[in-house]
Amino acid sequence: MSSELLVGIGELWTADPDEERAFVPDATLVVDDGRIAWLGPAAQAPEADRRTDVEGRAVLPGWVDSHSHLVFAGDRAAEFAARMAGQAYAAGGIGVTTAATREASDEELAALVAGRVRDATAGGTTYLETKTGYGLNVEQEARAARLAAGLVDEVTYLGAHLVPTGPDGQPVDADEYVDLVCGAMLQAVRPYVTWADVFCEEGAFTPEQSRRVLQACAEAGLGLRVHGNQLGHSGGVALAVELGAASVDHVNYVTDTDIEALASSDTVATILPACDLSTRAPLAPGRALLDAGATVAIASNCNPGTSYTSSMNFCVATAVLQMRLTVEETVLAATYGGARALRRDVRSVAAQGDDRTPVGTLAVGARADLHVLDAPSATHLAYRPGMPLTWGVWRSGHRVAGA
Ligand SMILES: N=CN[C@@H](CCC(=O)O)C(=O)O
Ligand SMILES: [Zn+2]
Repeated sequence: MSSELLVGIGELWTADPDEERAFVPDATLVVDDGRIAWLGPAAQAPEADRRTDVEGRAVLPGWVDSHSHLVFAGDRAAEFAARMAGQAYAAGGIGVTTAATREASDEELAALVAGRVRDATAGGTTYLETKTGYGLNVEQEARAARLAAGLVDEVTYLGAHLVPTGPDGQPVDADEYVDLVCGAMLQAVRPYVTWADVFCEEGAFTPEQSRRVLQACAEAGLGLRVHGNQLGHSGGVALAVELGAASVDHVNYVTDTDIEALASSDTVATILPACDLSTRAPLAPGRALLDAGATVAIASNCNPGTSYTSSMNFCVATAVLQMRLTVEETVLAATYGGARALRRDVRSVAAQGDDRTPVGTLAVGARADLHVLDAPSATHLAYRPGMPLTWGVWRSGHRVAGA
């Protein structure tokens, strides 16, 4: 693979957690063999095989979207319309998507997921997690995991998304279903997944059931994540911190104790701005979490029930405009923060001493995942919300979107 020199960068946003300044003006970078080979002042730039002039545009790491549910068929527009007319969101809608997903053939489902991955990439996302959770039986969860494994970067097992209904249309026994999730279903998905998640919430799984699932998955070697405190004070945050989960996501209903627990742990608090708008939930307290010292990630939570968008640009604008994060904090949360939530950030990779290439930060040796904006500054993401600001996207050094 030939090396490429990017010149004419207006602002280079490195999203490096160890650096004070958010961006470097007039920087240049060299991409080689899928990684960042060099970055520094334009005047000292080395030679490269190719040269691309981005003509004053801002360059950021590609977005790291650490929470999505892309393996589904059908939509829930009617449920959304009813919600906009005043109805509350409830977990039960997951069953509607499960029925539609089970109906789809492997080819149909794979094409739907691939299309959603393309959309995300076109919007600047270069590293993407997705979950199972609309299968809810052994065969269908394994199928979802297998299809996702070929299409996204990280796959999460979410068999504990909802207690499914049996042939009589009534929910099956919850504890027996948890046994299945911890047993045969886990064995069936295990070859395709590295993470496990649980929807710890009223109407889904209790903290005790969630603990059982997470412990069984940890014993099987999976990393842990939790959907917690989305609809109420579910106990999901406390459980995630207690079990050392990599992240707890949603965090809409949190106490000061929850915030302190997150701030003094390695568990990332993942906020989902588009979901909060689409469910008319109280916005997750991103400002308070950052002020307390917690690590925050921003993700799309793309799914047909609560957040039917993979637009990280939209999530970033919302976090600034509605949640009162600064642009600098928001860009860091949607890049380094997401990578940290997946333990694929510069610090985690260095600490683990493995040979994986870090993502979410632009530093020498990191994966060359670049998001070039059609604007001179990342501030435009919030200043001009909804505008088509993604100009070009590079993934592992290859241009994957844009002219
Ligand atoms: N909260 C649980 N899971 C999804 C929604 C799933 C659905 O309603 O289909 C979420 O993250 O919001
Ligand atoms: Zn989710």
